[in-house]
Order: sequence, then structure tokens, then C-alpha cells
Amino acid sequence: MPTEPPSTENDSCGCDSIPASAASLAPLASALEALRAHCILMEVENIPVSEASGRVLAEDVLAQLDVPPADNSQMDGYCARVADIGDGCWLPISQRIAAGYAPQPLGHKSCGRLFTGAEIPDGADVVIMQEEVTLRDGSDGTPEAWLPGPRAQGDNIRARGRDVVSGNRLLAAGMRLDAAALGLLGGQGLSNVTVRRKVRVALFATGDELIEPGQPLARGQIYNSNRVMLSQMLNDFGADVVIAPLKVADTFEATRDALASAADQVDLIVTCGGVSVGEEDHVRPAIESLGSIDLWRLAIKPGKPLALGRIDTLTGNAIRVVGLPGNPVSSWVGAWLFLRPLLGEMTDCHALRELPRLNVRAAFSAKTAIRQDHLRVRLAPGRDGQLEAHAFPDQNSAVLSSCAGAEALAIIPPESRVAAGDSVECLWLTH
Ligand SMILES: Nc1nc2c(c(=O)[nH]1)N[C@H]1C(S)=C(S)[C@@H](COP(=O)(O)OP(=O)(O)OC[C@H]3O[C@@H](n4cnc5c(N)ncnc54)[C@H](O)[C@@H]3O)O[C@H]1N2
Ligand code: MOO
Repeated sequence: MPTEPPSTENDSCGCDSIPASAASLAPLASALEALRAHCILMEVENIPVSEASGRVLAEDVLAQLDVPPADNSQMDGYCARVADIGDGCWLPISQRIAAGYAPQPLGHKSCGRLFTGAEIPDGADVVIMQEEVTLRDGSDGTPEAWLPGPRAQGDNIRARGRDVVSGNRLLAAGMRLDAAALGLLGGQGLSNVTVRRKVRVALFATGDELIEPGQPLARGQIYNSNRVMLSQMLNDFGADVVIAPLKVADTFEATRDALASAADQVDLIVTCGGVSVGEEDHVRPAIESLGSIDLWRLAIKPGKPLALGRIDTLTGNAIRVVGLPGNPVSSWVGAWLFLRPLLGEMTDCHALRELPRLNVRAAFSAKTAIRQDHLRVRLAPGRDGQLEAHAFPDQNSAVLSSCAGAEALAIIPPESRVAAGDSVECLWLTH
């Protein structure tokens, strides 16, 4: 049954009751453009391959070796010449080759016993798995094998260079190294690799109501869920969170001082909360007092009050500040929509720059006003096998349960309607 999230026409956080014309809210595309402008690129560093998981490759890596370096067997069995086997014949076993040992050239009209991974001797052009082979002692006591035929040349042989050919590009610059990529580097005998330095991030949660998990909760307080969540997301996107105080007090001075001292130590500042219009919202004025605001208030839901700014540092550079709204869902969606591409830009990583898009069938209905909505959905095949997006039932920007386990964000453009069964574009949430 299609699920119907609350209409997105009325703002779930109540903020569409405030007059906000489309003209006063910047579209998502201009925010992404502002993010890309003034981006600093991380320098390169050479690090051990064993520590390079998740790092972004700074330069192409060319293969220096064929992998495998020689033809080898992909089965435990017997190697021989196709021409000698014909329609099947008994051949004396002239040598035994285990993986790791150099074989002798294969003698005329003989076969070799060998094991998976063993190098194929010169002269042999086929391997027959041992389950198909019968053994006996020959008239002079030499063991013989019955090799059934006919056989095709190359059967059960992994040719030299099948995986990697020396001189070819092994891995492309801009790739985020996963376990398999580390394996390819290791397979070349490389112990070090040149990657982009990790982006150092300061993460500030603001709000006097916040208290750390593990502490007793007093009236008026809530646990700080965003700090642990955003910290993990930044890590997942390849950054290093180096400053993350429990919280920053809700005053202009405390906010300004926290931002100013972090600006000289990190490459990026992320704040959460305090970007809206109340007297307790000090992030925007604090950024303005130390640098400039590029953009504030977007035509997106959730995440309307998001602020993008820059702070001048002692070195004369301006570092980027992303002010995420405090509502947990607004922070979480903002991290996917803005922090991920920004970190991709700063590390020149293609995969992080843009979330993959896919069109699936909506299993929900929705309508929007002036803001583009980003519904949290699960993806599952429908009865006909076609992929469907199932929206979490409560899409309020304070309902973090709509994010845990979400696999995609369904994009509902401004001033539009989606009915169950319509095709809907989704951003696939992958690290
Ligand atoms: N008069 C108006 N009020 C609001 C508007 C508006 O346009 N006019 N916009 C609303 C929208 S939309 C959003 S989103 C929020 C964002 O406001 P802030 O970024 O200033 O966030 P806070 O007020 O600090 O917090 C909002 C909400 O989230 C809770 N919160 C904050 N930080 C955390 C945290 N680290 N962990 C868990 N929960 C957190 C906080 O207690 C509030 O409930 O503003 C609307 N208001
Ligand atoms: O919906 Mo707010 O609650 O724009 O992020």
C-alpha cells in the first residue's frame, strides 16, 4: 500500500507561516555554486597504503607489473598440451608444481600435477581439474593420469596480465580508495600512495538546551544528537573532525570566539543550530563579524535557514563556514546535500562531488509550495520488480527516525505534485 507523508504544502516545522517569497529564498543550485566558488584544494601527501582507506588518490597510478605475472592455474588438477590429449589419453606425470615454485618446461607427451595458483610450465596450454582425472601406476611404476578430451586451449588457465597490464592506468586520480583499490596497490608491491590531505573540520553545536549523552537530563534540556551524527557523517565523507566541543553557549561573543579561534586551525567550520531568525540565533552575525555571508535561506526543505559564509584567517585565506540548521533532520539532509559535495571539491574527489541519481516509482504522494522537498525514502522492488520509493511516514524536520535507515532522498521540485505510481527522481545516499 502506498504510504502518504503529510502534505509538504504546509511546513512541518511551522515556518511557512512566515511570509517567505520564492524570491527571498535561494535555490539549491545557487548554494552549490556558492560552495564551489572559493574552495580550497587540499595539498597532497604520501602515506602508507595500509592507512589509505577512504582517502582520495591525488594522481593516476600506472601499473608497473602484469597481474598475474605469469599464466597460472585456476584449479587443482593436471596441466598438459591440448594436442597430446586429443580425445583423451593416459599421460605420465612428469612433475609436481605447487603455488610459489618455478615449474620445469613440460616434457613431450607428459602432464604435470599442479595446484590452484601454480605457474603453468612452458609447453602446457590447458588445465583439467582433478575431479575429471583418473590415476594409475604405469608399467614402469611412473604414475599416469587419464586426461579426458577433447579440450580447448587456455581452459582453466588465468593468463598473464588478465587482471592488470603493466603500463596501463591502475587507478585514476580523484578516486576514493576502497578495500579493493588498496588490494590493487598491494598487488603492485606498493607500500605507499599519494593522496589528498584530509580536510580538517571544526564542528560546533550551538544551543543552551543541549546536553551530552550520558549526563542526566534536566527540564528544558535535550540530548545533543547532532554532534555525534554530524561527526560520523563528516568521517564517512572522508574528513577529520579535529575540534568538536560539547557545545557553544548561545551568546554572540561565545559563538564569535569559537569560530575565530577555530578558523586558524582547520580547513572548514561546520556549525549546527542558531542560524534562524530568533534573538538566540548568533551564528550568522558571528560569521559576518569575522568575514562574510555568501548566502542565507534556501528554497529547500528541510534546511531553509542554512547559511554559507567565510571567515578571514591570519594567513589571509578565507575558510568556508557551513551553518546547518539545528533541527536534526535539517542537519542530516544538509550534510548530504552540502558537506558531501564540498568535501568532494576540497579533495578533488569525483564520487563525493555529486550523489548518484536514480528514477524510481513513488509509493507515496506529495505536494510542495515554494521549496524543493527532500523526502527520506526506502527503496524496495514492487510486485512487478520495479524499484519503488517508500517515504517514511513523518517527514517533520525534527523527526530523525525518518533518516535512520533511509536509502535515498526523493526530490519533489517546488510547486509540484507527485502521486503514487509517478516516477520520482531520488538521490541515492551512498558514502
Ligand atoms: N520565526 C521563525 N522561526 C523559525 C524559522 C523561520 O524562518 N522563522 N525557521 C525554522 C526552520 S525551517 C528551522 S530548520 C529552524 C532552524 O533553526 P536554527 O538553525 O536556528 O536551530 P535552533 O533553533 O538552534 O534549533 C532548532 C531545533 O533543533 C534542536 N537542536 C538544535 N541543535 C541540536 C542538536 N545539536 N541536537 C539535537 N537537537 C538540536 C533545537 O533544540 C530546536 O528544537 O528554525 C525554525 N524557526
Ligand atoms: O524545515 Mo526547516 O525545519 O527548513 O529545515
